[in-house]
Amino acid sequence: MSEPIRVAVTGAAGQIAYSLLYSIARGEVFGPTQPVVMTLLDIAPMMGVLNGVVMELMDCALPLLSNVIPTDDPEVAFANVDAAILVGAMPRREGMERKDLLKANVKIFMVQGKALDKVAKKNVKVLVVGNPANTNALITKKFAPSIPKENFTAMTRLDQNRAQAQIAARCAVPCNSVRNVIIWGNHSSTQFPDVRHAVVSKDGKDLPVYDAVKDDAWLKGDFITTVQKRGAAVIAARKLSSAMSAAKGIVDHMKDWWAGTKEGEYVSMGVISDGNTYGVGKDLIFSFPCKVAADHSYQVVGGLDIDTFSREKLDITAKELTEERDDAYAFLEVDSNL
Ligand SMILES: NC(=O)c1ccc[n+]([C@@H]2O[C@H](COP(=O)([O-])OP(=O)(O)OC[C@H]3O[C@@H](n4cnc5c(N)ncnc54)[C@H](O)[C@@H]3O)[C@@H](O)[C@H]2O)c1
Ligand SMILES: O=C(O)C[C@H](O)C(=O)O
Repeated sequence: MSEPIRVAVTGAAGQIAYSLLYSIARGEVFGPTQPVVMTLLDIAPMMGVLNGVVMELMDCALPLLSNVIPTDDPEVAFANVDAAILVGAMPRREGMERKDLLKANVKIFMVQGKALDKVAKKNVKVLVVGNPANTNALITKKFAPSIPKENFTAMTRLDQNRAQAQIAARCAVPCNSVRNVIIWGNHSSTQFPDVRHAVVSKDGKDLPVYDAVKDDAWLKGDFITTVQKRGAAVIAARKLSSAMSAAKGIVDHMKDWWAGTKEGEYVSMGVISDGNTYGVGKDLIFSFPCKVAADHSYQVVGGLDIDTFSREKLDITAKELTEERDDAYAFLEVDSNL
């Protein structure tokens, strides 16, 4: 058996974590032979609840779980970690946009960025889930300058899964018969779920999604708005934000980042923009299609054709991210030139 890796999860007493921790501890994310030490961070008033979660993890009797460390101190949680999954933040309620959470949540990511910078491994892989996820990931990166900027990502995999599931249902195929759906931009209602480069496998053949669905009006209309507004629809129905599907998105994102994407497939991740890719300005955590190699390095998939319809949508979501970034920098008094 290999040496255990250290994995931190924040917001560990919350509802997403309750669906997530078991999957990590049983090897679904980092592999079926990889032992893990899990460090679980939450705030001081939640330590009682967190201790209950620790008891349950222990009672699962999972052979890959080497140790569990609950704490309310970010520097304890992030000490020497190989991966950090930053979930802990306030969720939105009905009627709010995710960016309404900016002022409530962004300071959490400043503090955690500083702690990661101080105590985490320099090759730590950071996935930000707490909303607004893209801008929080940018802030975490900003306050952790000693860690490579590529190591900070935001989750749009839940959006990709939602889009894939909508197409699969329309074509009456299993979800894994739909490949290369792209989520561009922000994890918000301006995101652009794009199926122009995606394919559906049906009856032994690969078909472009537009040919398989045969309903352009739906693909350019209700399909897009359904995916954009799915988080709000779950909140309206459950009176709580998505948790089971969010945990599955985290598992998929981190598993692909750790082990690599399948041949011929790409996945969507919020990653730092360099200013030279698909006309997106620099210094944004923007969701792009990415391919991941077995050594955990990833590349944005280049050269995809962007038509006028898509260009407009990419510009809308980039504009929103630029505004969120500027608001966050102003609020935290960050020097944007650093
Ligand atoms: N990116 C996505 O696709 C996606 C999907 C679903 C939810 N979310 C977001 O994830 C976040 C968590 O959602 P949830 O449903 O688990 O919420 P929750 O309220 O059930 O749990 C959040 C937990 O975070 C803890 N917390 C608060 N401040 C903290 C801090 N400074 N350090 C550590 N822990 C802290 C809380 O005490 C709580 O236990 C929300 O912001 C939600 O909007 C994102
Ligand atoms: O919509 C939310 O606020 C929660 C989450 O981001 C989601 O997409 O379900």
